Amino acid sequence: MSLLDVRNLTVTYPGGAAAVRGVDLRLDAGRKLGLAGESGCGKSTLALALLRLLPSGTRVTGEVLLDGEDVLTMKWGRVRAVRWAGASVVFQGAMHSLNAVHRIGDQIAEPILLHRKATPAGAKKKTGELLEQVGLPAARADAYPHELSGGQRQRVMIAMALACDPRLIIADEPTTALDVMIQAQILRLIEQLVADQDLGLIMISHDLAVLADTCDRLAVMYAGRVVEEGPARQVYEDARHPYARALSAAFPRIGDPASRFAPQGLAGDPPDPAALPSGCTFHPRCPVALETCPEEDPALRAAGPERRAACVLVGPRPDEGPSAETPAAQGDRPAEDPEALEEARPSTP
Ligand SMILES: Nc1ncnc2c1ncn2[C@@H]1O[C@H](COP(=O)(O)OP(=O)(O)OP(=O)(O)O)[C@@H](O)[C@H]1O
Repeated sequence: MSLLDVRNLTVTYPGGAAAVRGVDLRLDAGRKLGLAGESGCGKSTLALALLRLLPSGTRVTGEVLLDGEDVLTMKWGRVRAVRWAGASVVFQGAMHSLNAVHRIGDQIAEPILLHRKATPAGAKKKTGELLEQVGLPAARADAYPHELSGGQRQRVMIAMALACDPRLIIADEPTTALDVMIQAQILRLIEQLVADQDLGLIMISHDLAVLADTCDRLAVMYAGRVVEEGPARQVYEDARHPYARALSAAFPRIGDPASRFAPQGLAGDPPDPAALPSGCTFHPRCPVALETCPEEDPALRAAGPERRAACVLVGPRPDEGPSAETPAAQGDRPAEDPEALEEARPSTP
């Protein structure tokens, strides 16, 4: 059984914004899944839905199986326990998430006292251990948030997320506000904790390069749907879906300093989730759209071994042979048209 199994998850905000549409994801313990996409594509909504943190009135359908238990149908008392001990979230912007008037030690201890029913002495001891685990001296428990640097505050957020020994960590843009050196330190810390404690990790970012460097698998979202999914490096270096290709071309290549000076953009904006285009929602911005794309919304389907993409132009390449995944779903799908897709990747001088 997977640690997390998300099936056909759909989220519609009051007012009709379809922010997440029919998403399927699976994650095992010790594995790291990156969730990428432009601002507004539904990444944070998906994360919030996993722990039922969305505003009331939001319609959520599908299944979110955490260790086989559906978070979407469980009673509220159980949801509250799951939020700390099952899965916890590291949000972006630690300064806003931490309470400015409480010492950080008290903030880390709170869920331990509440959910672990620890004694004050036990919670204090655990707090010190957690701070040391994230690379801070236990004595920093007495500090207030404003006495710490941005990187230290993000370490505190990670310590808080680990307070009740969760199985799954959801990190939503955990390094966005940090400078590059500190960002790298925090990413390595997260990687090390995931490996040491056999956690599952979902890392959300608009930065495909960061995700490719940190995660095992990558899912690229567009207008609330996953449009490409596969091994992280492969998706970053050789994306198949035209949107994923454009997104990956917008970031510098890892290990290719020249590409730093030639980031590529994608024209237009993502659609309003309350008024999505017909057919494939990417077709108005797609450089290789066919006449039929405004009519057909392609399902996510095999695009090679362990890879899936949602584009009528994409299938397994002839040299890749049949995909081990969803063989029955392959049917009479057109093989990938490499020429058309090559045009979709902006060239780097
Ligand atoms: N409470 C809400 N009510 C209505 N629409 C919302 C609400 N919250 C988010 N949305 C809309 O849902 C869509 C998805 O937003 P979401 O924040 O999940 O995207 P995102 O990919 O995480 O973007 P970002 O990287 O900017 O956080 C956006 O169009 C957003 O405007």
